[in-house]
Amino acid sequence: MIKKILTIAGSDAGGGAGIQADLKTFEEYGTFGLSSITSILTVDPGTQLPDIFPIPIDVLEKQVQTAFSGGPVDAVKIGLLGSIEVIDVIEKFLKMNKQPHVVLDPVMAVKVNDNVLQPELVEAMIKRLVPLADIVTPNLVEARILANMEVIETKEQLKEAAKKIYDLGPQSVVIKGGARFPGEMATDLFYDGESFEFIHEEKIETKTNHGAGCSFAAAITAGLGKGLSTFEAVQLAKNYVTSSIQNGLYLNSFTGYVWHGAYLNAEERMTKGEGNNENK
Ligand SMILES: Nc1ncnc2c1ncn2[C@@H]1O[C@H](COP(=O)(O)OP(=O)(O)O)[C@@H](O)[C@H]1O
Ligand SMILES: Cc1ncc(COP(=O)(O)O)c(C=O)c1O
Repeated sequence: MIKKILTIAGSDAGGGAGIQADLKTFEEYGTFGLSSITSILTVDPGTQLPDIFPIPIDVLEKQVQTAFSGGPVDAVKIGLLGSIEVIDVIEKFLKMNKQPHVVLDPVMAVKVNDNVLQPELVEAMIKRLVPLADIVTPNLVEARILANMEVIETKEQLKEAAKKIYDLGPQSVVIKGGARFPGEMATDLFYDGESFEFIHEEKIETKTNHGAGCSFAAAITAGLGKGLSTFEAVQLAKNYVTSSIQNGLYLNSFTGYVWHGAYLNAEERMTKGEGNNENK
């Protein structure tokens, strides 16, 4: 039976990130995507600054209720929140309904600038959502905030941050070094309380990475829903997102989008052992 994967996240009016990225990725993985929209994110074409418009909370509640009305889902991805009430709803439904896997993408910074979007939500997210997650997937800005570190510029600092985030209570963490981490490689670090696994791909010289973080977390969620181990799901997601950035496209003058349909047969590629992973 086809796996059902639910995303509870923001809608990206630009179409490349958020709910839109998640649903496209779920389909690419051969899973069935369900969605509950927490908020709508727009970007002003002039200033290029983002605005977040929350969805009425009772409407969010109805959406999550609808998603679970057909029985348990195989995995849930959480993205942009929008308000404290959204955290209340998500916590309530995750505790009330069965779902084997939870992926928390702690969206706090988007690529137009690295400003923290809603600092007032961080504490509640750490206390109430992070401990429910199989895996938390911060980018470098978000990792600095979760780990309470000023700087993450070296592999040792990545490890220190991963350990501190793991200590907040999730079962594992993957920090996305991405384009922000110094050096020629797009380095991510996975940690599950036992071993550190660095995952590298060459840094692609492009701006077509809007949506990369959402697509990466969505791919991990679909992988978990399909029965991969967490690390296998992360490895496959890394291949998927690298290919999506490589084949990205420009749809307006200020944003380059990942192309979610670039990596067909993702699982087949993984079983052939492709990918470039280094265990440390
Ligand atoms: N320019 C790039 N070249 C290769 N991989 C990248 C690049 N930018 C991001 N990535 C990868 O894409 C994934 C998402 O990372 P990132 O873009 O940093 O997240 P976010 O969208 O949350 O800011 C990670 O696996 C990261 O290493
Ligand atoms: C709704 C929503 N969530 C998350 C993000 C973060 O996007 P990315 O995957 O590039 O980190 C965005 C970016 O615009 C967004 O609109």
